[in-house]
Amino acid sequence: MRKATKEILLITGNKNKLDEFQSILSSSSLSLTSIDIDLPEYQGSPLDIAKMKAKFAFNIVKKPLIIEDSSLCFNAFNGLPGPYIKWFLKELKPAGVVKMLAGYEDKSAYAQCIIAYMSEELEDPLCFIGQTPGLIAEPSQILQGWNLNSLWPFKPEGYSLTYQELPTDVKNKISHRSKAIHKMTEYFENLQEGENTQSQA
Ligand SMILES: O=c1nc[nH]c2c1ncn2[C@H]1C[C@H](O)[C@@H](COP(=O)(O)OP(=O)(O)OP(=O)(O)O)O1
Ligand SMILES: [Mg+2]
Repeated sequence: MRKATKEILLITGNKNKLDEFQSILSSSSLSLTSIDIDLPEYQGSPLDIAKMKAKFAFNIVKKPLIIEDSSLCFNAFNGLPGPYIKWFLKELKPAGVVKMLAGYEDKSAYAQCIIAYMSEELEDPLCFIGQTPGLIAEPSQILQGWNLNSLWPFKPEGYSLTYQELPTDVKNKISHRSKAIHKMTEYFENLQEGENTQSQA
């Protein structure tokens, strides 16, 4: 029997994020639509920030929706820059972000994705978290042209290439985003199975 399709509405202003969601969800029973809203960049813990983004978006859209917030966390910095990586990349570029760790031996880091789901039935958004451990790239690994604001100098564990250098299908198998998306998919598929069982009873 063919699985029923559930529509998921993603609110984001980031086209690359949307493309990755679409490609990762293409093999699931969820179908994605999206609205392009540049959501506020809040301050707080990554979880609180994701929940604030979801509540903000819900107040505008007033329909069930998801938002996603990504963090790049240095272990030597106890998790910073974390959700603020966007501003560090904007001002310092990837080469400057790599230099931030020059005085530290520990170059380990993790990429974290939090997807927050909000709907009228929920008091507080529901969150799905994906993490991928790895290392911050070597200064010599920063490629020419790496001055774009959103490029993370991050090599997932087990790979000598950064997220940007890896083929998309490889990144989408191991990324923080794909892990969070799979948790979300599992949640909605279980919910649908429960609903189907109830309606058959
Ligand atoms: O896999 C990734 N590989 C490379 N860079 C990435 C990735 N994932 C997020 N990023 C960048 C985008 C933004 O500079 C920052 C996260 O900020 P974040 O608020 O989550 O994204 P955003 O403001 O671009 O879009 P949105 O409208 O969904 O908030 O890290
Ligand atoms: Mg944002």
